[in-house]
Amino acid sequence: MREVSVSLGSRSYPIYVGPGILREVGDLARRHLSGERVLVVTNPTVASLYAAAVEESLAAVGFVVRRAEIPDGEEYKTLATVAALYDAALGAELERGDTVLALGGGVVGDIAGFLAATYMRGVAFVQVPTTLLAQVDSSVGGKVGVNHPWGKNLIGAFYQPRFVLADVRTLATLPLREVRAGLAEVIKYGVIHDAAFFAWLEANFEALLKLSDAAVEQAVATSCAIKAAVVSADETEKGLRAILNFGHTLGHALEAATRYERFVHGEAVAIGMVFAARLARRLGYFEPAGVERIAALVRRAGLPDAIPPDIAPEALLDAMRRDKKVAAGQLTFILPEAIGKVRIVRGVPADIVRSVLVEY
Ligand SMILES: NC(=O)c1ccc[n+]([C@@H]2O[C@H](COP(=O)([O-])OP(=O)(O)OC[C@H]3O[C@@H](n4cnc5c(N)ncnc54)[C@H](O)[C@@H]3O)[C@@H](O)[C@H]2O)c1
Ligand SMILES: O=C(O)C(=O)C[C@@H](O)[C@H](O)[C@H](O)COP(=O)(O)O
Ligand SMILES: [Zn+2]
Repeated sequence: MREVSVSLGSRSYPIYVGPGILREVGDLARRHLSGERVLVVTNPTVASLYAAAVEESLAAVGFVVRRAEIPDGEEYKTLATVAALYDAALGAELERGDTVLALGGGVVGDIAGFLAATYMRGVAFVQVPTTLLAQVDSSVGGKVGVNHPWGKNLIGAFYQPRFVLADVRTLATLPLREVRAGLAEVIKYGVIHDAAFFAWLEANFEALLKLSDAAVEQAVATSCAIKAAVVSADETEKGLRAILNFGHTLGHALEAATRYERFVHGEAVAIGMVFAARLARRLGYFEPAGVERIAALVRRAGLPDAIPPDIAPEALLDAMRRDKKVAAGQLTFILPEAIGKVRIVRGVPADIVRSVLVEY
């Protein structure tokens, strides 16, 4: 089992990564938590596969375990779902010293984290991510929250877990589409921070797609280490942390403009990364060969690399104007200068964005 640390003073926490470690959750919870009760928040898909293992492990070390299931899907990442969870937490007699444990993908993690951040003004939180995307990204760093009809993740908080446990063997049951979606965020880390990791991905992509234990463990641990370093330096996105949003200015707009029905998050981010690379080239920051390396890896992952022609550029520009990175009405993009290095560019003119959208 590998261990990666997020360093935030008294709120520092470990990320445990390895194959077959799911049943260690009880012992780790005993080490990191006080309190008597754990509310496991999950959905029916994940519950049928992994809830028994997690709950038995927690019960074996003396926790009183209750489960709350939410419907499966990004369209349920809403305040209404959180409201139902408040009822479930109260019904389970969860107290201030108790714990909310998220078991599932990023949707479950973001919602359960928001419950943990707000129920009784905050209870302990644990992340047990079961999608590749959640293991490499959403379970780490403390962004929790829900969507608003006007846009992605517009309601939320920064609220860190006590620990993260990523059992890479849980990915064996993941639909291929979700494996591919998770690879988008993995590719992101190579572009924003680590040229050697990007080259490693180029060399090991087939093993990753086949979910070989060694390749997945390496990809998850490296991704978590990069995210942990960024979050440790800038927890609340005053500056540097925005680099983790590479591909998301357009990605989130694509998700919202299509009402979360057409793309899963990683697919939208994949299109957004190739778009940002093209925008960087247009603005003179980035070499054409770099754009092609990113697009090639996106295609090898089986992810989309272009905006479907029926989605109007104006609809995307409207959605991008509600991006949380907008400042004084100006669009912000994370743009690559080289593989492994990005810059945060505020005030990209809308007419240039529009023209790259049209061409793309
Ligand atoms: N908080 C953050 O920092 C952060 C980072 C990235 C993404 N996100 C958010 O995460 C969400 C996307 O997360 P996601 O890609 O994990 O999607 P998801 O949570 O919708 O999970 C994808 C699908 O896989 C199923 N599933 C989960 N684990 C499984 C398993 N082991 N076997 C079989 N099926 C399984 C789920 O039930 C779901 O149907 C988006 O809402 C996105 O905004 C948040
Ligand atoms: O952790 C971060 O910071 C990220 O930007 C990670 C993203 O992959 C993730 O999708 C995040 O939820 C986006 O954050 P948002 O602030 O743009 O909603
Ligand atoms: Zn993301």
